[in-house]
Amino acid sequence: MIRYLTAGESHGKGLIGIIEGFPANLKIDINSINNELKRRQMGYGRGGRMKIEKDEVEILSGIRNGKTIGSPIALFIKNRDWENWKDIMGIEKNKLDEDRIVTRPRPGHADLAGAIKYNHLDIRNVLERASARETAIRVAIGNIAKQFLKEFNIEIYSHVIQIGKIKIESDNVSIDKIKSADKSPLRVVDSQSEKKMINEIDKAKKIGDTLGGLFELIATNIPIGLGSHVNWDRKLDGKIAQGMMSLQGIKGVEIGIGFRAAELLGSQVHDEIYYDDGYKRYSNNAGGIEGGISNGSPIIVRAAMKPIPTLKKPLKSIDMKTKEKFEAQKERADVCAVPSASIVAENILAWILADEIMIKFGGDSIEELKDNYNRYIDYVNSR
Ligand SMILES: Cc1cc2nc3c(=O)[nH]c(=O)nc-3n(C[C@H](O)[C@H](O)[C@H](O)COP(=O)(O)O)c2cc1C
Ligand SMILES: C=C(O[C@@H]1CC(C(=O)O)=C[C@@H](OP(=O)(O)O)[C@H]1O)C(=O)O
Repeated sequence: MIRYLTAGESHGKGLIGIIEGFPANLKIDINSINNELKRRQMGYGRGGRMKIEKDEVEILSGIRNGKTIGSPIALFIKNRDWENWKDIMGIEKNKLDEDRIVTRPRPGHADLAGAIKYNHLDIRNVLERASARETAIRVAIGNIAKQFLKEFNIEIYSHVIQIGKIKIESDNVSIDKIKSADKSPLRVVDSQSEKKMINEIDKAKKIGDTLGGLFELIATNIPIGLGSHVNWDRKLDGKIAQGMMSLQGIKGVEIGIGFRAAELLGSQVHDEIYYDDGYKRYSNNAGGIEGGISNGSPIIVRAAMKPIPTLKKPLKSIDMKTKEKFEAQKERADVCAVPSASIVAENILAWILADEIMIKFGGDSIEELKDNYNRYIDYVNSR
């Protein structure tokens, strides 16, 4: 089993991640982590904060001479914006600045429920950690999982398939098309639809509103047998759904054809089996998982993101100090962050799959792990 913990406020000094359980001797390329951080920062529709931050990871422990050594890996990402927030964040002060506190909760954010649950007068104590700034360190951590998965030729791809009401034209998208859309403004494979989506974002921005959307993830070269049917908390689809729902703004997850399966006949949904040098399927509506176990087909996940809760044209709210009607707090914000969310989701999925590999094959060095893995693959090929 691998595990991680993160810490850090959005406008604090920075973000910290501690990872434990990766085997020794895994090659780690810091440029790959930094490139992943850059991918997360891109995407049309983001606000002023992304012009300030230029995320780069600092490795504090657990890696020597480009390889893991088996001990905990500690990572740090600096918040450049910290310089502008030092006073408001008040880490070195011991008194709350009453006239600078946030008291008007934004509908859709963690503000109201968090302030009541944690007994805070200042909603900032909640919003700082609820913020998706935290996803930067999750991406750095996830990229280490991606580098681990590369040892087993497992790759993860993603693309944006819907923004607001605008969808891509076709459901049939090749990996090559997805790869070529990686740097396009919204990470969309079809440039006509992308233009329309950009237009939607511009329109929403003009009226002080926000937008959500849908993205798809595909993980390839997955062996049969990750996850298990035997108990609820070992089911791979359950773990993936939890991982996706843990991402700020995600409100729906599908595996394979997901919700679309509800309206079809069984004969239209289930992926028929044939044998040709191994067990194969005529289709992959299950999205690579049956009974909580990977079945050897690519894993396909879709996630729906709601519109950003902070609006320039603020929604109705209440001042928690006076109980008077007020507009929600106005904060600088993104108009749409679906492309960034898709990158974070790739890295969340990478972590879950790396964890499953470690659970199933185990080992304290990458060499030991690979021996175990290869023996299993030989066994699978003999069935
Ligand atoms: C990459 C990314 C950027 C986001 N940017 C903003 C933002 O600028 N303003 C905002 O209010 N919410 C933003 N969100 C969404 C909120 O963080 C999220 O809605 C909030 O934490 C409440 O959690 P929930 O939507 O999962 O219930 C962003 C989410 C992601 C993934
Ligand atoms: C900082 C990031 O995203 C932030 C997520 C976020 C929120 O409320 O979730 C609010 C915004 O922050 P700020 O209030 O500083 O403008 C986003 O920019 C990031 O992605 O690195």
